[in-house]
Amino acid sequence: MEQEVYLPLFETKAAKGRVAYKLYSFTVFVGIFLIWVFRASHLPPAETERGRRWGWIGLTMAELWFSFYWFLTQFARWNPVYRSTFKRRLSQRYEKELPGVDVFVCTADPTIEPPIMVVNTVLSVMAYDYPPEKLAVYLSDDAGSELTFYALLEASRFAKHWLPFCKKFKVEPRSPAAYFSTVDRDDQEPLGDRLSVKKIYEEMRDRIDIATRLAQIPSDIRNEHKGFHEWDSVSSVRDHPAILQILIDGRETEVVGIENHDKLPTLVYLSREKRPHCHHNFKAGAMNALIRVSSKISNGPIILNVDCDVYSNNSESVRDAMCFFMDENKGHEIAYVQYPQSYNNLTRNDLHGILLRVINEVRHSLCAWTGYNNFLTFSCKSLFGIGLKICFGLFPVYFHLLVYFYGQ
Ligand SMILES: O=c1ccn([C@@H]2O[C@H](COP(=O)(O)OP(=O)(O)O[C@H]3O[C@H](CO)[C@@H](O)[C@H](O)[C@H]3O)[C@@H](O)[C@H]2O)c(=O)[nH]1
Ligand SMILES: [Mn+2]
Repeated sequence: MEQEVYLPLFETKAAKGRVAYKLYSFTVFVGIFLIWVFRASHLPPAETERGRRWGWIGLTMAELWFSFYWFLTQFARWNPVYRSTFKRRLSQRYEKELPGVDVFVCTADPTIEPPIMVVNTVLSVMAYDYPPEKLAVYLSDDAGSELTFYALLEASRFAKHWLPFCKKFKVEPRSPAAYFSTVDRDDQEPLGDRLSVKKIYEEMRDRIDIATRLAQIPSDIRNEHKGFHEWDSVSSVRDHPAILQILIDGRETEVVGIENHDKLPTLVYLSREKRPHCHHNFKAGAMNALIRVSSKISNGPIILNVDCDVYSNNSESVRDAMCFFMDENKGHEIAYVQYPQSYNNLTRNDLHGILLRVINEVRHSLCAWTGYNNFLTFSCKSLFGIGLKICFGLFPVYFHLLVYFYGQ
C-alpha cells in the first residue's frame, strides 16, 4: 500500500556559514575575555594621578559597554534560519476551512496621522488575498475624529472599485497611494482600467485632503450618513461614549463590489469610550477594546494588527501566517507570527534602497534569536508553563483566544 507522504505547510532552513560565524564569534569572545583579564590584573595603584585614573575608568566603562552590546548581538546572530511557506498547499488542503481573520488598525491623531494615510493602510488590508467573507477590518480611532470617520466612509465606497481591480490584475502593493506612486512600471493591467481607478482614487484623496485642511465635512455627506450624528453628543476627545459604526457588514449577502460582484470584507469604525479620570492613551487599551467589539461582530479566531502608518506591502501575508498556524505537525506550537518592517523614503536620496536592506537585515537577525528569520513566530509552550508568551512591537498575527494587551 502506498504510504502517504507528509508535506508541511512551512519549512525551516538553517542559514549558510553558521560554523564560520561561530568561529569568528569565538575569537571575539576570547579577545573580550583577554581585555577583562588585563583590566582585572592592571588596576591603577592608589597613588595614580587623578587624570590617569579617570582615563582608566573611562576606558573600562567603554569596554564594559562594548562587551554588553556584543553579548546582546550574539543572541540575534547565533542561530539564523530561514522560514518559507507553501501557500499553494495551504490553498489545496484548507481553502474552504480558512479561519476568520480580524484586522485591527490603530490611529490616534488626525494631525500626525492624516486620514488619507490611514485609509490607504485600511484599503491595503481590505485587499488581502483572502476570502472576503472571512476578513473583517476594524479601525480604532483614539482621537474620536469625525474626519477619520469621514475618510473611512469614503474608503468604504472606493473599496468597491479598488478591491475588484486588485484582485483582477493581482496588483502589488495594495495601498492605492503606494501603488499609484510606482505606476510607471511595466504593469500587466490594462492602462484604461488603471487610469479610471486612479481617477476615482485621486478624487477621493482630494475630497479627504480638503476636508482635513478645512476641518470640515461636506454637508451633503454629513446629512447622508447617520453615523455623523454620533458626534452630536461628543463634547471632548477625552470625554465621550464609545462610537461604533459598521460601514460594510460582510454578514449581509448583498455587499458586493461594483464589478463582477466581488464580496467585500466587513469594515468597522470604533472610537472607544473615553473618560477624563482614565489614562487611556495607549495602543494596548485600544487593542483590548477592539477585541471586545470584534468578538460581537466577526469574532475571527485570528487577529492581525497594524499601525495606521504602515500599509501591507504583500497581499499574501495573511496566507503566510496561516501556513504557520495550520501546519498539521507544528501549527499547534505557534501562538503568533510577526512580520519584519520595511521602510520607505528614510532619506531623500536613498535611490537604491540601501537603508531598507540594511534595516531588514537587522530585523531579520533579531528574528533569528527565536529561530525564525523572515518571520518571527513564537511557540505557545514555556514561560511559566501556562502557555503565555510576550510580544512586543510590530505587525503581529495572533490567536484570538490567547491575547491580552497590557496597557490602557
Ligand atoms: O493612545 C494611543 C496611542 C497610540 N495609538 C496607536 O498606536 C500605534 C503606535 O504608536 P506610535 O506612537 O506610532 O508608536 P511607534 O513607536 O511608531 O510604534 C511602535 O512602538 C509601539 C510601542 O511599542 C508599538 O505598539 C507599535 O506597534 C510600534 O510600531 C499608532 O498606530 C497609534 O495610532 C493608539 O491607538 N492609541
Ligand atoms: Mn508609529
